[in-house]
Amino acid sequence: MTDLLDVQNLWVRFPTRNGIFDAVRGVSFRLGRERLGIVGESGSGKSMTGRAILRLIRPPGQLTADHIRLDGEDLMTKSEKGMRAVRGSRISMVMQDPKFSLNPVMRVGDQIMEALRLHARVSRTEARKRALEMLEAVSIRDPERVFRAFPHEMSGGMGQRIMIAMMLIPNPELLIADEPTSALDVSVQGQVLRIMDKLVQDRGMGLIFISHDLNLVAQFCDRVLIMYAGRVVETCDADKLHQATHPYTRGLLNSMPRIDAPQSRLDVLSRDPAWSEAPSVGPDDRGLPELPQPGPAGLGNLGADIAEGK
Ligand SMILES: Nc1ncnc2c1ncn2[C@@H]1O[C@H](COP(=O)(O)OP(=O)(O)OP(=O)(O)O)[C@@H](O)[C@H]1O
Repeated sequence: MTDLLDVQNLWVRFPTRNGIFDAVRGVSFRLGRERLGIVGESGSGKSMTGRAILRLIRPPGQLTADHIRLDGEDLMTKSEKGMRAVRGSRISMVMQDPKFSLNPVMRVGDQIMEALRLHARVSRTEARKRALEMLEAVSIRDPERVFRAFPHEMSGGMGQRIMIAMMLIPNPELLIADEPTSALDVSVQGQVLRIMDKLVQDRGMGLIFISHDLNLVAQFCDRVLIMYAGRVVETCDADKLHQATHPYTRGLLNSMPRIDAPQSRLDVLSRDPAWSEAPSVGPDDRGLPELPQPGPAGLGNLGADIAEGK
């Protein structure tokens, strides 16, 4: 069966005063109709990977890849016009903060209708009906009122649900959610995630969920890619994340609070330059070859600073 998405040897480079900076370095992965988490610390290249799939890297940034296949069709060979037909219609992206994505001077309902009418030939009446249904699907209690409201009248959680409604109304095959709930408080976060999860499952979509929160990804996704310095250093099933072997992943896990394992002090994440050079580890259940485990050189002294009382 063809993968929904097949990314091979993806690079994103930026020219800087000090030479070329490689933000994404040879990332490869495949995705079925499943939930794939991409985790890593700030600057590890998660967002650039998401944006690159949609070919949304602005010049002077450069994007190269052997291929980025969506349902077998290579997006790298598409014209810009061809890509515009993919964005929003076959692949949608939900960003971190709805304030920057919603048009402040346009009513919520009109924005959702526009998201649909850009990609599908439907009458205004039909678009209105589907927009109201979509608002209900994202658990907006009074869809008629919200339909007429402006974005500034919405709370953060409502704004993010409206964004999800806008992104899902054209029925994309793949949703890329880049830290979709990190601007929300924890209870609203859980609610928004549950809604997104249900919609993705009901519609049989693929989901790429970008987050720095390993615990969230472990609960929410099927599989996880762990990124460090622009590379994928490990892939694993999300429910095995807490048994991950790569020292960087272990470091990330140990530097995060866990309710079930209280710690008086969290570990400080240490880094080893070798991690960004060594091949990635972990079985890839979508058929990629199994890569070698990291050698002893990769076993940094995680938490040693704390152990030694530094
Ligand atoms: N226009 C640019 N010019 C140079 N470097 C850039 C540019 N845009 C992004 N970068 C760099 O690319 C790297 C990867 O950025 P990216 O946004 O993908 O990180 P991230 O893992 O998503 O981090 P965060 O969790 O903070 O969003 C970062 O080091 C960033 O500074």
